[in-house]
Amino acid sequence: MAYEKELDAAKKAASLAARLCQKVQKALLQSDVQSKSDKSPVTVADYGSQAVVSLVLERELTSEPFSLVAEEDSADLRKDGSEDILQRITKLVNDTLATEDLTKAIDSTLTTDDLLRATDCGTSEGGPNGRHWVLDPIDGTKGFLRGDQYAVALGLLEEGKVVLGVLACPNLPLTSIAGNKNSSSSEETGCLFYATIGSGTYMQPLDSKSDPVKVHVSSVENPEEASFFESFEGAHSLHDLSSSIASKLGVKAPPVRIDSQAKYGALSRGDGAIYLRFPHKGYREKIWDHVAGAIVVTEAGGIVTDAGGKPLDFSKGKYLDLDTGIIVANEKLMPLLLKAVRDSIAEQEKASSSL
Ligand SMILES: Nc1ncnc2c1ncn2[C@@H]1O[C@H](COP(=O)(O)O)[C@@H](OP(=O)(O)O)[C@H]1O
Ligand SMILES: [Mg+2]
Ligand SMILES: [Mg+2]
Ligand SMILES: [Mg+2]
Repeated sequence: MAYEKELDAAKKAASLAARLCQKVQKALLQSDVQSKSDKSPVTVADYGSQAVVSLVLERELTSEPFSLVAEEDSADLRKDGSEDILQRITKLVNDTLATEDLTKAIDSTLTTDDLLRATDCGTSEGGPNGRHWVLDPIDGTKGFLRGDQYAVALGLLEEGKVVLGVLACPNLPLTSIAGNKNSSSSEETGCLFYATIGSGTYMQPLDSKSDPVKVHVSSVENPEEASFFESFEGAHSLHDLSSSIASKLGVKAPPVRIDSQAKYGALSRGDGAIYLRFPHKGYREKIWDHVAGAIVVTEAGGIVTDAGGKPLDFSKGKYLDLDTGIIVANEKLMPLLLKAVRDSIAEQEKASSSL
């Protein structure tokens, strides 16, 4: 199979990073949370996860030139007053790597300088040429802080196209979340979704060696029977617009609101049939929020486009250049969805121009 070595490395990296996140989420302290310059939250686990993935990829794929486009960087960790937090992250990463006996291979225990260096491996800009790993070390940090859904999302771009994606979703139930969104019941949770180009999408439990199962998007053809996913956070997506689209389509079920690319994972196994994402005006989508999720859904038979029906173009660097919004559905529902999206956006524009 193509990309076998890369897939093994990516699964190992994302699973180990997820283990670090689980540990932090269990014992989350307010002092572990900082605010970035754009006011979004970042935790010791975001940094720790990024360092773990970067170190594991570097170790497992020694023969490859290594370029990583990742969400976090070390600027805030280098500021005066950050020494304690940097020590904590370094210990977390060392403890996590030690569980896999990777520390020996990674040249004994990491220092805080090693940690900073590993974090900054992720400063590549991506683009249309060559290979770039794309990482969101915790996607859905707000969900992570609430104790809800989040994902470690790792993808690989080759000449601007996504060829591999892994999503580790520690809080996602192994069985369908349909009608059971952030499930905090005793149900078993922790899913690892993965896909390589042309080979389908698979899911396996995050923390066990049980066999992977091949997954497929929902085959629902009648929108009345479809359910749709959207961001939990109203600040990330226009809930009013999705509600207007859903009612045009005749969707009966209420929206399923969950954080992170866990939505793409859940869609790839048919928990819901549609994903609607319409950021507020002026927001620019970053590639790490969609690379892994997009291939996980497309290899499971789904379609991911912008609101105008164009495929997402991951070759433009860190940002996605797109017409309003991102939508996902199966092949049968997509034409109806595109029409409902077009009509709802036109109505919204008409209403706002008449104000
Ligand atoms: N105003 C905004 N509009 C749309 N997306 C936003 C946003 N502010 C942050 N985001 C992105 O939304 C992601 C979470 O998506 P979701 O709403 O599906 O959980 C965040 O990822 P991080 O949590 O990795 O920062 C962040 O990149
Ligand atoms: Mg963030
Ligand atoms: Mg993200
Ligand atoms: Mg993130």
